[in-house]
Amino acid sequence: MKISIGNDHAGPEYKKAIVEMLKAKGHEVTNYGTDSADSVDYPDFGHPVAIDVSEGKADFGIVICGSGNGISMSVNKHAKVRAALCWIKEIAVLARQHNDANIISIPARYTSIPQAVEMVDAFLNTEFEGGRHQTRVDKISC
Ligand SMILES: O=C(CO)[C@H](O)[C@H](O)COP(=O)(O)O
Repeated sequence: MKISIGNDHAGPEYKKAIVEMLKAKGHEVTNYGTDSADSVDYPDFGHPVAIDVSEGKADFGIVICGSGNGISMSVNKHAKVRAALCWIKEIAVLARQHNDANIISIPARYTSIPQAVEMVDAFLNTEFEGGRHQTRVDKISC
């Protein structure tokens, strides 16, 4: 699959581990940075990911900041984006099964790297269940 990823200064080490896992599994990854710990503004690194997902240039997106909230708020402003803030594997699975989320947002300062990698793997390998959930997802946009 095509996956776009972006993060602020809280996330480079998390991203590195996630990208290694994704490439090992044969995914095509577009990295929008940042790749350093120098302070940056999370919207600058979230919006390019959201544009890729919104325009169908990426199948899924991954965004990372300290709490996961600011970058998730940023990407959720884009049409067709449904970003889910996830902190445990079970929430990542539900974000796909029930919410058809297409971007996972990771709180780097409140989860471990192995847990983040596990969440991304679960997210990408879980199908949307449709049915009653499709009806609800259709009502999200206003
Ligand atoms: O979590 C975040 C946004 O939701 C940011 O990573 C966080 O606000 C950055 O804080 P600081 O500039 O103090 O490193």
